[in-house]
Amino acid sequence: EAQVTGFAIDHRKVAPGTVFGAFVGARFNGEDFIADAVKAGAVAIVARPEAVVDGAVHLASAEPRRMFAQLAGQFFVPVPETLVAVTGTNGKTSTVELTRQLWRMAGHRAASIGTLGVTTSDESVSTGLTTPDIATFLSNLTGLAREGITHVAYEASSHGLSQFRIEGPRVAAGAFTNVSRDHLDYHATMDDYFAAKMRLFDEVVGDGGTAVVWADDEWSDRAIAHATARGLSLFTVGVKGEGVRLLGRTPGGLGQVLEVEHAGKARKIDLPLIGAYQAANALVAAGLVLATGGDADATFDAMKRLVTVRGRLERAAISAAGAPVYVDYAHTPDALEAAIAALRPHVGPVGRLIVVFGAGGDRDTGKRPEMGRAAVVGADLSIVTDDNPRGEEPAAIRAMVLAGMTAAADGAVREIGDRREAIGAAIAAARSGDIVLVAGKGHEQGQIIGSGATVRVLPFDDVGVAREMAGALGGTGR
Ligand SMILES: CC(=O)N[C@H]1[C@@H](OP(=O)(O)OP(=O)(O)OC[C@H]2O[C@@H](n3ccc(=O)[nH]c3=O)[C@H](O)[C@@H]2O)O[C@H](CO)[C@@H](O)[C@@H]1O[C@H](C)C(=O)N[C@@H](C)C(=O)N[C@H](CCC(=O)O)C(=O)O
Ligand SMILES: Nc1ncnc2c1ncn2[C@@H]1O[C@H](COP(=O)(O)OP(=O)(O)OP(=O)(O)O)[C@@H](O)[C@H]1O
Ligand SMILES: N[C@H](CCC[C@H](N)C(=O)O)C(=O)O
Ligand SMILES: [Mg+2]
Repeated sequence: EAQVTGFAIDHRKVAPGTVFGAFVGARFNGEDFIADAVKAGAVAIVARPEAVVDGAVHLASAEPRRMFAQLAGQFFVPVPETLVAVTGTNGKTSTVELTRQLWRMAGHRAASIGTLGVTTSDESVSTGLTTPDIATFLSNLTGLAREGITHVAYEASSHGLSQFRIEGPRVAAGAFTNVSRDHLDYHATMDDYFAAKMRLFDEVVGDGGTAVVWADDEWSDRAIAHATARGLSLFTVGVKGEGVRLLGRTPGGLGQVLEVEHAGKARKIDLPLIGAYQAANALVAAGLVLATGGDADATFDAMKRLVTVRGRLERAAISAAGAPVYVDYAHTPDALEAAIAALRPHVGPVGRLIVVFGAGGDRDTGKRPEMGRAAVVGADLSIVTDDNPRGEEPAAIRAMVLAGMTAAADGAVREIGDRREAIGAAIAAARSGDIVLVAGKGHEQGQIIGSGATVRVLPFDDVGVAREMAGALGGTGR
């Protein structure tokens, strides 16, 4: 009988009339804040049956996060009519952003939500996490609908999926890009990690919806099995794809030509993005657009007007010697391999690929030596540096990366903790025909040092620093 005015999962955001979700988390037990939430005016508490609630309605569930999402989904209206979600280890941000661009070119008012924040054709507003908490997510959707946005593509991270941070309204289609090692600090095994992602097809996509699946990944067949078992329409994309079959891919100067077949018709696409991985993401994006009613001719034609996603193989500068410097968000072994592979065809005949990278602190430690190995295998010179050490000792993180690089040739690996210095050293070392890849931070605007109460975010932008360093060494910031 109470008047509900809002939903919150943080007791500090509770106002009179709020429904408070009290969840057991990794750092806190939200149930410890129930009394404070009631004092602040909470009318109902969604919590486990064993939680103690006095002075407000106790909505009890063994899975309170799920119940909270279902209730909040009814409160936050209106929402944009067409919603699609993308999961996978790598490629979510790129795919939602490319989907947004394709929708916009088809005349829709579209937005994407994910690591880059909430992006429309007018602006991009950061949310801090890839998948924000459920109350923020739903209120963002409602805000977008009120602005007239009809189409939204959003990222479904494994954390977001397993914590029910991204559901409620009907999702028309879901996409799967790939699975490889990441986040094994949070998920116990690769199978658990994959299972978290598969909630997208098992539960989040609406009945009768479509699963768009990149068909050429090691995990694709298992993803297809989930979609089929759920009874979703299946749209596969890739060399093994049936919805869009990739027949050929020819790298060119600033892009690539794709030959594809869709609905029995062969087509050539001049994609202005480089790298096999960007072709994959662009085709999955096209799959999502087609799955939500897009016209095939218009969609494939629009692909030639796609623009680079911020911090994903973004060309930042040209060194004095003429070597281009690219910034990429590769922060997993597989991504580093993909980013290096994307640039390799563009390295001159006697040129070298120089990579600058590190690994994040307070994240999966097992991926560190694997990232080191990927760099040794793919690059000619690797400079190991810092990337958001957070609560860890930076030198210890670098040592774990370096532990995977023992097979490197003499002089092929350097360690320079200071990221600005590392980027400068790479640019200074680059000769004509070389390419520099600065990996791991992409669009990020800060270096995160410390954690908890002592966390500091020092302004840092790989693109800006690369330009500055190239400029200081006589190159151009471009
Ligand atoms: C491991 C993880 O996913 N953590 C996120 C999660 O924390 P949690 O549920 O464990 O919550 P907790 O901090 O232990 O607190 C428990 C509950 O008490 C509440 N609380 C807590 C303190 C307080 O004073 N009052 C209060 O009410 C909290 O709101 C929460 O509901 O929910 C919190 C509230 O939304 C997030 O802030 C937190 O993100 C942390 C900071 C984080 O670093 N998350 C990263 C790992 C993350 O989520 N990354 C993914 C994947 C990125 C990718 O794509 O690779 C992402 O989607 O961004
Ligand atoms: N389809 C892909 N296959 C392999 N690697 C990819 C693919 N797409 C992107 N990558 C790599 O992963 C990096 C991050 O890409 P993107 O930001 O699109 O992924 P994400 O899934 O959103 O990542 P996050 O988990 O941080 O949100 C890219 O810069 C690139 O190095
Ligand atoms: N969404 C990823 C981003 C990692 C980016 C990298 N720069 C790092 O800090 O490890 C994560 O939270 O694990
Ligand atoms: Mg992302």
